[in-house]
Amino acid sequence: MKKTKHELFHMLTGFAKGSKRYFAVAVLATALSILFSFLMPQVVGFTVDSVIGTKSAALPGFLMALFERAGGRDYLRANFIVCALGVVLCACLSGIFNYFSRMGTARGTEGFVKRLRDTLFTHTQYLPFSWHTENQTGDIIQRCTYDVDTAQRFISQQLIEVVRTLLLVALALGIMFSMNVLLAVIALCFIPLILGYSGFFFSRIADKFEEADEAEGELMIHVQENLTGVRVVRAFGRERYETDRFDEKNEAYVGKWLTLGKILGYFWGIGDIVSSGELLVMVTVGAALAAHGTITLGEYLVFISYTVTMAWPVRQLGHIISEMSKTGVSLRRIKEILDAPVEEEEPGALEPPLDRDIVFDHVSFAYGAQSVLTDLNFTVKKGTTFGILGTTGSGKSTVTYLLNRLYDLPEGGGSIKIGDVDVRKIDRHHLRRHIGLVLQEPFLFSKTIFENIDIAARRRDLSRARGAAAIAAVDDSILSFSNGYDTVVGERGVTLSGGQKQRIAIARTLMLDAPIMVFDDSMSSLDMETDAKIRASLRANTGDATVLLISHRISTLMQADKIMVLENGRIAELGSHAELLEKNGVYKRVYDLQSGT
Ligand SMILES: Nc1ncnc2c1ncn2[C@@H]1O[C@H](COP(=O)(O)OP(=O)(O)OP(=O)(O)O)[C@@H](O)[C@H]1O
Repeated sequence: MKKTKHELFHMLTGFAKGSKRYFAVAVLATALSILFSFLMPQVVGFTVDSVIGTKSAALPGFLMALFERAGGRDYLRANFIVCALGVVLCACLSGIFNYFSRMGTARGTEGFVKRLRDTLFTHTQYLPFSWHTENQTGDIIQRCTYDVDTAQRFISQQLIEVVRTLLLVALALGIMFSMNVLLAVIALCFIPLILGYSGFFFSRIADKFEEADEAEGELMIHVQENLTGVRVVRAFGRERYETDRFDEKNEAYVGKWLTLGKILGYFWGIGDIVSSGELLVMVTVGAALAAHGTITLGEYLVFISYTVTMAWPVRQLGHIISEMSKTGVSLRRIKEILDAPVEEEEPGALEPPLDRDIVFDHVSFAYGAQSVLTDLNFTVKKGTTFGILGTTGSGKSTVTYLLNRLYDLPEGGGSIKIGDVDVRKIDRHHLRRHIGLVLQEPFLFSKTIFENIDIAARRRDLSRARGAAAIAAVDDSILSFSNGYDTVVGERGVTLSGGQKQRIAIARTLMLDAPIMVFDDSMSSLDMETDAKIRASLRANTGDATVLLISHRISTLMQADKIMVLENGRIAELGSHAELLEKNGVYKRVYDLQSGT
């Protein structure tokens, strides 16, 4: 959905609100810094006209009194250092206020960015699972990092630079008009010319910047893929091929920047000529006016100084304005995340006990237009083990997603009840806290093994963690690492095998002591013997829990109280291992295939 500029501005000011006072300090300090920097040429002008020259001094009241008391022109003529010190004092004050301006901006921006990042991260934590599957992780990360950085740059550099330039131009022109209208008008005429030239130029080459960014992105993706897929690269001896491809992309990237460099060279070159044109006119007209005595020599110097001071910021302003379109894109991408609706708890959501029968009643479900489950009817008796067997893509995982409300059943899609309560009426957190789920692809965080096991239950109890790990047949493996349970998992820690990861994930779920436990193909990486060992200890230790066991392997499921065979989202067969063998259908065929009979 397109976001209007007003909405984006509203979002920006919303996050900036908490930093108002810092930004106010920044603006005030910027104005004072400019003011003192503009006083420097005035001091020089005064020195030329009223100290070296003979023009009578025209100073503000208190300075005039100071000037008289110090001995007037004669004193300053004998002590030119005082005039020089005046210039230095203005420069110092300008520098000090510049420091406060930068500090205010930095503080304000950091607060703004922190609030933005916190809100974005928290928001993504509460977005529905479906949102995460529909959006690419890389894209979400880019929005939360690169786009946030762009917003940060906008506030910390561009916005303050715009304010600074506007203040600077307004003050310079104000002073110039009070001194000589003709010269002020000439300076004023050049501003839209320089600004327009710069803005037009940068908006025309925006796509070149985008191409260079894309080329850089491709280079990064290539590097990232090669680093994460280093095993495949080595195993298939693709080093040479990958190096050549990298070289091609690198060359393309360098080529884009060379083209950009050339175009930018033209821009700065022509920009210099336009700026010198302004200076040429100002110097000529100013000199003529000074020669005719319309302005003094000091005033002439002041005009030239202000013209030079204004030239660079005005040129930059054109660049900044064209850059702002990039910021608009980033803000829009951030807002799209923030506008995505989070999983809201319905008022009056229930928190019933979940150690009850689970009933799937005419359940049908589709992902968009793709129908996945059709008219599923089955009951899982409390405290029993229920096996689900099915080919890849038959909808086994979807059954578990619906049970713990990662996806909600639509109206007319039947119902899932736990002890007579529709899961859609149960508080999501309550439901997920009491359904221990071990996913097909276990994910471990870059933390210690103990923290990974304890992450869901948060019992802070090593002996409980060891007990769970023992049931999952991984305690011995963990102790064999030099740091035992304190071993860090992941890129900077130990590399675990697929089976070790699965067993640690099982231990993590066991720590929950949940009344319902779901093992979604979570023993697929284990050898038959370890699989059997874990199932036996699970049977002995899961007490009254209701267990849903999903697998492609009949040996994993055969001891379940009931087994459901799914085929293309429909129930093909349902019964105990013995009953299903008796039926001599799909289950029996798979059994024969897997047992090699
Ligand atoms: N989030 C999703 N969005 C769209 N389609 C999906 C989504 N998740 C799964 N599917 C599709 O739904 C079908 C069933 O997927 P599901 O993961 O439930 O099957 P499965 O039986 O668990 O398969 P496997 O044994 O390979 O894990 C598949 O065709 C899959 O492509």
